[in-house]
Amino acid sequence: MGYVYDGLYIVSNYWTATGPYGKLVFMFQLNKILGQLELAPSLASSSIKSKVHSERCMVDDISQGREKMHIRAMNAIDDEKPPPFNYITSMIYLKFDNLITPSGCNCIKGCSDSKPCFCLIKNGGEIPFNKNGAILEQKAMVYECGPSCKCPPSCENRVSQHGVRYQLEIFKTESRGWGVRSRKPISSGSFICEYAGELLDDKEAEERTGYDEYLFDIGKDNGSDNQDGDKLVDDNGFAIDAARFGNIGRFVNHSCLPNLYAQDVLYDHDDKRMPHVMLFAAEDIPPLQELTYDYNYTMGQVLDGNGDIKKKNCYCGASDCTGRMY
Ligand SMILES: C[S@@+](CC[C@H](N)C(=O)[O-])C[C@H]1O[C@@H](n2cnc3c(N)ncnc32)[C@H](O)[C@@H]1O
Repeated sequence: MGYVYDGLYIVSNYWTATGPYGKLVFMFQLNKILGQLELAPSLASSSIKSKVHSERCMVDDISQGREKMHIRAMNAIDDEKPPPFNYITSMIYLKFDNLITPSGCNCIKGCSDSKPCFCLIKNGGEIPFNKNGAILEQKAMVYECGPSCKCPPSCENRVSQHGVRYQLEIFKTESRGWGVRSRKPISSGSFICEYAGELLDDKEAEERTGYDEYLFDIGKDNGSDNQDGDKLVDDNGFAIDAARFGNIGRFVNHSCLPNLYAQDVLYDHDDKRMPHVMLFAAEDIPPLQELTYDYNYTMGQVLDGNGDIKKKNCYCGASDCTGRMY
């Protein structure tokens, strides 16, 4: 009888002995498989150590007080802390300081489906959220009320602009770097977080080739119906880079079977080419399940500095995973 342990050794013998308090204990002997290469002792022991590493809180709050709740970094894999970056809670529009503020509504007591409201007309005549703040359906664009509206911050048409509400944390995964999960259950349609970073035009984004792990191409077709007749194109020439400046959204990994989706939202400016990218739950999600969305890459789309096609394996583990992110 034998077992492969960690893919390295086979257990070929076992025997029993009487341990403390007279309990029967099983003893194992690890033998090398015929022809198996010798492992450096440090590698063998670290490989086994990683299996027994208990989960530790590496950073108490990666947002350093900038979010309403602490965002912990948990690690059960190794001793690594998340690499440093600048935590921000709103988009950086460095070169785009002339964005037009949309004309707001006049609903002093808050907007509702039963009252005429300029913002609701833009949303196809209804508030796109239910009373609990859950989004009703995926749309080409959601128009939340904003700074020029007369409604209060508690207006039902202001959801994703209020920041993270769930007890989120990042955790080290086996094969995908850091990922995001929630300590509490999440109900379908809930707002999770923005994908915040620096807004770049295509030219600037291209200059960051080689450092593109955190680039989010804005305006990819999300397959949703366009309610208000906007002409939204697949690639509109802007990207969000969360490498140097970002929030919890930069840690959300890709999955071929995702439980979140990215929703374009406008509220503080009117430029449809560069909406906010907001992540919402596509289904009920149990506590500690990894939160993921579909990065929606087209094969052959990502190029290296020489213009050659870059390939990246996908380790999402979904049953119908294609094995490739791009
Ligand atoms: C926006 S970052 C996500 C956070 C990242 N895991 C980290 O540790 O900072 C995107 C990068 O995460 C990794 N990643 C995300 N999803 C993955 C997947 N399904 N399979 C393999 N790697 C993945 C890739 O290296 C990708 O370029």
